[in-house]
Amino acid sequence: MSLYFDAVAILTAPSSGGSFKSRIYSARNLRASPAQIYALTTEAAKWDTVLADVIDKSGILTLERKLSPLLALLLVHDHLLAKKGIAAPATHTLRQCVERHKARLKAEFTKARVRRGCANIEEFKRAVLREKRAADGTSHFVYPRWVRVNNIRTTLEEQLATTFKAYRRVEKLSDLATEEERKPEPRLFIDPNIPDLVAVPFGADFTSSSAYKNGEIILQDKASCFPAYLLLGDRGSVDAWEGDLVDGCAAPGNKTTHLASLLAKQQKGKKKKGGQKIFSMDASTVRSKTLAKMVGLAGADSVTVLQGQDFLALDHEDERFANVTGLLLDPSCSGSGIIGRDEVPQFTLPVTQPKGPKSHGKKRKREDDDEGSKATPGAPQAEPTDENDIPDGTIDPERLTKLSSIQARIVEHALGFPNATHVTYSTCSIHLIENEGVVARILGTRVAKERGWRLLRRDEQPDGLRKWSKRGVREEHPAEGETGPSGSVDLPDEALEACIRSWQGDAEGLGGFFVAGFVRDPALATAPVQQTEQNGETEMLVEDEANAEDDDEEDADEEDWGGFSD
Ligand SMILES: C[S@@+](CC[C@H](N)C(=O)[O-])C[C@H]1O[C@@H](n2cnc3c(N)ncnc32)[C@H](O)[C@@H]1O
Repeated sequence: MSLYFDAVAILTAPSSGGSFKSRIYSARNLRASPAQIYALTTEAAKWDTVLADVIDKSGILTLERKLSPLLALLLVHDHLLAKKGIAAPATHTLRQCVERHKARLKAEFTKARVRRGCANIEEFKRAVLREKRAADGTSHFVYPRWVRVNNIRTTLEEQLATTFKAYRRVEKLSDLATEEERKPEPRLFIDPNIPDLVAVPFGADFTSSSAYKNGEIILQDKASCFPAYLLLGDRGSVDAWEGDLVDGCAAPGNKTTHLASLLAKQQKGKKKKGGQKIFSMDASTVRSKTLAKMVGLAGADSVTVLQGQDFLALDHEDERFANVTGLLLDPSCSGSGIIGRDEVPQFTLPVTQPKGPKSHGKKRKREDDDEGSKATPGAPQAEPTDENDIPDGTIDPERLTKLSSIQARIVEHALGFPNATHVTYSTCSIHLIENEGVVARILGTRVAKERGWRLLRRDEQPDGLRKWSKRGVREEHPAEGETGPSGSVDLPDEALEACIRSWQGDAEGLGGFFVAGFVRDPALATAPVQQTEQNGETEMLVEDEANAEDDDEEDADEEDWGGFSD
């Protein structure tokens, strides 16, 4: 019976950040298995409208004082739909509370199915799903499951012939629909923008496949693949990337492992391997453990994980970074672009109120699992949504301003590495102040001007991203009748064209995301520079090091601001 109490506790606990799955797996004090709780809550959520109706019509809440609406819904779900029924001894009081009414419940459930013209439970499930998507206005959205093929361990061709063997290729993302609607024929879409990325219907589950467990495939949203691809581009063995890389805000490790995969692909067929290193770090020691685990799983031997390392504390003069030419910065942000597919399921509950006090209410203390590791048994990789916090829906302008200051400071620090030539900055926020606003701020800094940093123009971007049409915006205003941040940036059209965006709720199947690339152009440098030979390429060294940053006089307590990473 602990399963149902645990499920109620998880569903009613205040948000502690992270995906729903990771919250269950990192919660302490649960007696049931996390996998069972996750399965029960997500399955019951698919049937909530029907079950609420069945419970109301059967009148059990007015007869059984021990049941709360949510507890009743979960129990009735298992009673009617789980193969083994309610997971409790036949003598358990709560099981009896439900089973006493089995004839009534069954009759109401059958009526609900027949009313929809469905011959069996599978048809019924699909009909309910369609109803729910129509009701919440998401029937025209396609949020697929994005799967990136890891070139260190395998190739796209290999995966198409094995993991995705049973899948039929479709030419349009909208032809995927959801796994529930498409059963038994799985479909697959090969992404035209990001190499080695495929989309499958969202319900598809790879967690028990050997490809997933061996790190051959990585579940990573498409937009999250933009930064590494923007940084390393379409190079091949002839013009492979030269120099080392830094991922400054790396946990749980999706972009780091993507960088490693792209490097590995470029090295294939190259006689003399480059031996480049990727320094990957995260200020959070707990999240760094997930990062290290993901790097190991992906077989990314080129990666050195610096656990608990604050990127801002890296010394530009440290010899380890002397050969760093590219940096990827994906700092903590408001997470306002996250679509929250894996957020706590919202249940439509029975409207009948139970009579009298409930006795099931074992109040559980919510664990403070803010920093809980997401790498738990049964969940070998991070979920795409673990990259950032699930936003709580509130937009605090002061928070956004603080975040954007730290984001700008992090990018500014990246521009100061002596041999850096390429930098990317990304967020999963939709707000101007964290995106184009940070870009405008960066371009105005002393280090950017002295070293000749400019935006990587659209025509210089890798093929797949050049084709991507969603670009930077100049203004942000809340929609009519809504509140939210507003503002504008003073950037020329070419700069906005250089910025890459994605938005929730359109036909692309992505969340809100932003990325911009910076490139160092010696012709634009305003400071006296020394020319030096590095890796056969001419590099610049600015005499005056970048510590004289514009933000020196910033509020000291911003140093401590940790953002919203989970
Ligand atoms: C959006 S998440 C990164 C997601 C990651 N890039 C990925 O693709 O899996 C932001 C991360 O930045 C880390 N972070 C924030 N400020 C940092 C800093 N100054 N130095 C290093 N890491 C930092 C947070 O701990 C958090 O894990």
